[in-house]
Amino acid sequence: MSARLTSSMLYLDNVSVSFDGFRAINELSLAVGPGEMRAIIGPNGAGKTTMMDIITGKTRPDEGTVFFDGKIDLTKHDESSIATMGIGRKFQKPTVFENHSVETNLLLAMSGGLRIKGLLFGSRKTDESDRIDNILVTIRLEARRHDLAENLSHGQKQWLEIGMLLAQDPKLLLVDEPVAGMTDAETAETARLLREIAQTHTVIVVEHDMDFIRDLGVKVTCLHEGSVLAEGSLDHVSADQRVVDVYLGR
Ligand SMILES: Nc1ncnc2c1ncn2[C@@H]1O[C@H](COP(=O)(O)OP(=O)(O)OP(=O)(O)O)[C@@H](O)[C@H]1O
Repeated sequence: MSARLTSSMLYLDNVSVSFDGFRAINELSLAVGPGEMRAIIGPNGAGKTTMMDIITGKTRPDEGTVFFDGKIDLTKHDESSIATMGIGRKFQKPTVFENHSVETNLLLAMSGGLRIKGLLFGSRKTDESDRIDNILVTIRLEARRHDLAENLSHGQKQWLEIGMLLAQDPKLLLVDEPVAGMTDAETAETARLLREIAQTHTVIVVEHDMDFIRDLGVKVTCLHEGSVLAEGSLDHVSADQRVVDVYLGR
């Protein structure tokens, strides 16, 4: 195994997938280091969602390998087993349990539905309580602990869902368009929140909001037609004429 592979949290090597003859992912190679936060940008149809689908096992690539944590070939595993390996994904639309409290949503995510009676009715362990407290602070919902999720703003629901990911204690978080529909203040807070999370997790964020990407201050990969078009700092990627032509200038 190469040093680049074993030192990566996520390593896609020459991955391709076609749908009805259309190559949605085309010899895509990408490495994300442990503890890194990476922003993925690119025009509609560039393959961002399909790349996430391949990482999580929802879509199986026709060619190539996808290594997680330097050793696990994800292409050999199905979606449900990948979910238990420490890869958490947040989809664009929040899917919290609206008629449960913020705290119960986190407990449900933490337990994965198991032992929920014990968690809800008294026999919660101190370390579980501490984890919930810490997550509530991270997702800025400490004061909303007992409120129903349905009463949160759209942005707060997104944060709760990020908290539900954290409750599963993943090594790698995949976050799809977290700030779509958020207010400017929520967007700026989300960049801070994700930067905090990235201190202890590897994070991949797909977003179209360039102000938010700038606030993240991380390495950017621009996908186009299923491959990496440009990679580097946001300034470097935005100065690339090809990125301007296919994405930023449109
Ligand atoms: N299951 C599928 N069957 C057929 N075509 C698909 C399938 N999934 C994705 N595609 C096609 O693959 C291409 C890549 O789509 P994908 O959703 O990954 O792009 P994206 O970069 O996430 O775009 P967006 O920014 O709009 O979310 C698109 O042309 C899409 O129509």
